[in-house]
Amino acid sequence: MGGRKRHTSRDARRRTHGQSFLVRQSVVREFLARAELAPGERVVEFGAGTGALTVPLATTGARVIAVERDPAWARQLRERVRAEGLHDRVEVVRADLRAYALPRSPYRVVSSPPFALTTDLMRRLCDDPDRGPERADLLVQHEVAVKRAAEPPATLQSSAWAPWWTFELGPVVPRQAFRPVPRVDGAWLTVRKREPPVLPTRLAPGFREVLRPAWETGR
Ligand SMILES: C[S@@+](CC[C@H](N)C(=O)[O-])C[C@H]1O[C@@H](n2cnc3c(N)ncnc32)[C@H](O)[C@@H]1O
Repeated sequence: MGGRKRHTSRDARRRTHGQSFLVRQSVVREFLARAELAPGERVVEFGAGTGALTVPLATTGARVIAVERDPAWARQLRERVRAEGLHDRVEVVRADLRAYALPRSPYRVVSSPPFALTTDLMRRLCDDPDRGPERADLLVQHEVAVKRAAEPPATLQSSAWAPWWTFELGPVVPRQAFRPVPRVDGAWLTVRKREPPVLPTRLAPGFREVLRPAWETGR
């Protein structure tokens, strides 16, 4: 009875927190090969979960800040990191990705966020390029990755980011690579800061609102 109750509450948490964990090792290996991380590079991972990406990232020599909202997973990940002798390279922070204070010095992002929080995360990373990462490798819903990587930009949001960021569609990650299996496939999306930007970075916050009238009237 007690066991059944725990199982039920974990299932409920998985639904509300978007907890589908990456279990296919070939996907992790392919990602690491594409990510081109240099030893010592600082990486913020949002939604670290069980550490499917955290631990392989740390073994490349990256310094990882693993942000996880769920206290049970954050505690478990801290224990795993200690057990694997990676505690000098991984800091586990229990926080909400929508509120976590972004670093002030250069950093990269890796994230397999809950699909429902993809736009929140991307707005945090891209709306103000002065505070955003050098590069973000995101595992998002396939349809969203295709939409963001479309050229020319296919949405108001993509147009508003285009002067400062590029978006590259990466490999599809079939839904069977996750447990529990989600309803849709994923895909990697690589976001890179343009150097130099097309427009000064001070224009970026609020640029969406500048473009909105043209998109809404179709001009
Ligand atoms: C799709 S799972 C991916 C987990 C892990 N990165 C992986 O690939 O297996 C998303 C993770 O984000 C966490 N999460 C959900 N909402 C969050 C939030 N607001 N802030 C930070 N983490 C969150 C979930 O608890 C879960 O561990």
